Amino acid sequence: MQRIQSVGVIGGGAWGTALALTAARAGRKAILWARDANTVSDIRARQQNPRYLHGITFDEEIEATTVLTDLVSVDAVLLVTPAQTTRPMLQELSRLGAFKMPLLLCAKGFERQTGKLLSQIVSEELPGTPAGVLSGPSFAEDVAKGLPTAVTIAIDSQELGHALCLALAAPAFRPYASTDVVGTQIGGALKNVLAIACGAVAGRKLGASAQAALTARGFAELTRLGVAMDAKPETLTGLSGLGDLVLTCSSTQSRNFSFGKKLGEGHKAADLLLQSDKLAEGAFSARVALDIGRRHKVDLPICETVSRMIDGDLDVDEALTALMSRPLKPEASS
Ligand SMILES: NC(=O)C1=CN([C@@H]2O[C@H](COP(=O)(O)OP(=O)(O)OC[C@H]3O[C@@H](n4cnc5c(N)ncnc54)[C@H](O)[C@@H]3O)[C@@H](O)[C@H]2O)C=CC1
Ligand SMILES: O=C(CO)COP(=O)(O)O
Repeated sequence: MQRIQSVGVIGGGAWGTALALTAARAGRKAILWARDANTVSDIRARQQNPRYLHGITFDEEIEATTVLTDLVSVDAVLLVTPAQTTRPMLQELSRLGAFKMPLLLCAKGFERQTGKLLSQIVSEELPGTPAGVLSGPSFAEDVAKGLPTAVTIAIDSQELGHALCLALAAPAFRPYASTDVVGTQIGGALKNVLAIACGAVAGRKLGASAQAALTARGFAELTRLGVAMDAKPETLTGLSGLGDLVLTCSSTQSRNFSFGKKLGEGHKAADLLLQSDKLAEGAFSARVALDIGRRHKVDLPICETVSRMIDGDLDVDEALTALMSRPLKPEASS
């Protein structure tokens, strides 16, 4: 079986840093690439990434670099930049030529311009590269602090999936292998949109019952889209589906939930997107999810409502009225 001894992480934000720490804790040599020279010097000199993981100092040795080619000899690469930067990053790796090692996509989202899954972009930009997905309920801050969680690593090859799980398994980080690359991505992308809706309910102080009802109806949407795109049912009810949905829809630690909470408090999406440096991937995925749903003839009323709130078409009260006044129907239907 292939042994993965060294892991390169592309992306010096919260999640990239937490995953580089995880690889180090799993006994791997970890090299983190960040485009921001300050991030690299903070990691090298202070064992900190204060911009993205404020107040956390780590003991683990991770190398940090601004030079992508420093990663060419690693055994596996984790791509951990925002979803919309996936194609340009892969184009850069392709231009450099030497990146043929297994790649795990760790961003959660769809490509906005094309509506494609991130794994489809790898097939286009780095054909032949064995690519999978790492996703699940995992706040970067929790993982960086060494708090326990479990995630899914999905890749076509069972053998490679096992090797990647072994490479990243640490005492507080438990990866489960899967071959459902599509299903694992749908959960991660959609839960961000649904978390914005739950945050809006919290921000408008509509109560815990409303938040739970919305999470459950959100899961129905995630399941409908997943089934239409041939996801496995156990993926949708697993860590990257229900697991991550429950986490993100219930905590202000989530940037998507917090973004929605601000919408619920009356802030405008356009202002929030301009002012905040907190990445809320769901704001980019909402419209795309809707388009993908239409292509698959799947009704996604919560995603539609979030998309309209982001476009400034609906405020939170109008959004609630739109959802509550839909025709009554059996729970199992759309
Ligand atoms: N933070 C978290 O708890 C988790 C995040 N994720 C996902 O990981 C992805 C990254 O999230 P975070 O690390 O949290 O974001 P972040 O906002 O903390 O960091 C983003 C990083 O990407 C870099 N970046 C931005 N644009 C870039 C570009 N064009 N080229 C190269 N680098 C660029 C930034 O400089 C920064 O280092 C997102 O898709 C997110 O949904 C997944 C699981 C957990
Ligand atoms: O994906 C995450 C946890 O699993 C992080 O969620 P946010 O991007 O909403 O902070």
